[in-house]
Amino acid sequence: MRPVIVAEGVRRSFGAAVVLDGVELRIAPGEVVALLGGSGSGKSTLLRILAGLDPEAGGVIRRPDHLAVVFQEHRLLPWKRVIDNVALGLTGPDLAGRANVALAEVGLADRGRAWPAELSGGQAQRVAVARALVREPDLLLLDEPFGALDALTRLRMQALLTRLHAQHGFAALLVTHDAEEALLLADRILLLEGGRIVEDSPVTIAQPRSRDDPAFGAARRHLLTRLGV
Ligand SMILES: Nc1ncnc2c1ncn2[C@@H]1O[C@H](COP(=O)(O)OP(=O)(O)OP(=O)(O)O)[C@@H](O)[C@H]1O
Repeated sequence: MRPVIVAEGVRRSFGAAVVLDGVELRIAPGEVVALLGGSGSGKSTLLRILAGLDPEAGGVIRRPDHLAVVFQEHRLLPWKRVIDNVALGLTGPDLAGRANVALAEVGLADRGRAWPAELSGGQAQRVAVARALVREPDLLLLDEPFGALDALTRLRMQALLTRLHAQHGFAALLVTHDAEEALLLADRILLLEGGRIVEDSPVTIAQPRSRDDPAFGAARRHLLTRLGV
């Protein structure tokens, strides 16, 4: 199948510091790929490049027509109501209707008229997911999307992402430094180190996955060792 995104020879330096040094990556339609790496390994830099947000980067990238990004912070505009944040920049008919459908899918059907400041952190992040979803992305880029949330909200958001993926079938690249999150959600895990992808392995544990599964524990230990934890 034709990959939804292909990146070849991605390079990025900041001054003398080479952060990405020839990254190769491809993601199949519907595939969920986690990008793991230590702090400062260049995960966010790579995600921004894949999203088309870094004109300074080197390399060749072929992107899908419909791509959406969710960042660690919700990045909602505080002076726009929730529904207008979701519909922001959309074109086509029935913007409010489509935004309402997306809000309902993340469990916020009744909050469209609210202001971002009236939402909890988890709700605001759900709105950010709705804003991505309404674009019907072929590829969803997620940069530590649940990193700022408390543990319980994080679990709920992970379950939400799994459900939305099952319903919509988008491909996703999930940047995380959480080996468990990667093992719970991903079909494949990439490890970024020294500016390159140094490991690219499928997760073969059957879904639904449990942290209590011995295979899960073994895979987690392997990843933590590779991350130097
Ligand atoms: N705009 C910038 N100017 C200068 N250096 C930068 C810039 N953006 C990133 N860097 C540097 O590039 C390196 C990689 O940063 P990046 O944020 O991509 O890492 P990361 O793997 O996402 O880290 P973390 O898990 O801590 O978020 C770091 O050393 C960082 O200081």
